[in-house]
Amino acid sequence: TRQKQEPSDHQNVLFNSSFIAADEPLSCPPHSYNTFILSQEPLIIYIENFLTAEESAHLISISEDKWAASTVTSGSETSIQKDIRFSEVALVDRDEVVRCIEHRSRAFQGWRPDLHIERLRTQRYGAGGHYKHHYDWSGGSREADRVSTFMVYVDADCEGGGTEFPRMPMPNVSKGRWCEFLECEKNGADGGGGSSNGGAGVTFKPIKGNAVFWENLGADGRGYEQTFHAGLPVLSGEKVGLNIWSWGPARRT
Ligand SMILES: O=C(O)CCC(=O)C(=O)O
Ligand SMILES: [Fe+2]
Repeated sequence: TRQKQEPSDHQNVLFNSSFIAADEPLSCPPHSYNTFILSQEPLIIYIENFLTAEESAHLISISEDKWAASTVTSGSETSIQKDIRFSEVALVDRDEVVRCIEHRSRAFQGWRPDLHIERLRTQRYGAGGHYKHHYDWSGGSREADRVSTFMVYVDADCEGGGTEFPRMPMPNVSKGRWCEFLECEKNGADGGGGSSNGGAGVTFKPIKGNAVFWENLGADGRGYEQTFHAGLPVLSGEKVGLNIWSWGPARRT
């Protein structure tokens, strides 16, 4: 009999192996990350030490011969538009280290059987590199969408390059460690300059090995407007990110 976690026929077509990372048995080292919940709705979790230093170094080394200019897609058109997105991406091979990062990303989400991890891509920004505000969900007519995002900082030897959520309110920074991870001066109560949004919103600092996880879709399958975000311009140095997107049912009606 058909098992519940079997993807639908439609999903079998969409989720072919060049696109998703299929499940496989693995033995992976235990994680050593810490989590900090920024928001419960939409769910946004900051993850400290998502990657080990060895994993970051490995991702950078296996990306080396694969960098290609990033593209943006609108409707059916894919093109290079540096005013919107100026970076390079590398589709990394699924070696053991990469599979263990996929495995960790699935485990983090409770092994939801209806989720499929998109093939992992690193993304490199030099000075002037950026990614303008956008949603990771498409909101298109497809039955499946990017239900969650991990934005992982693989290398962050740079000035600037934060990940900004202009529609999210700052948490209570008088408690906990938020000001280690967030731009507190720029986005604080004084509304000081520097952000693209007059001081409102939340900007995560790029910190090597750490990650931001968020859910793109609500329980009704609709995209959260609050997940609007940008990779702010890198002012100097280099930033390398890792995108981990989980696909699942968009439950559109
Ligand atoms: O680099 C960042 O901070 C954000 C990247 C991003 O939003 C994306 O690749 O979809
Ligand atoms: Fe994004």
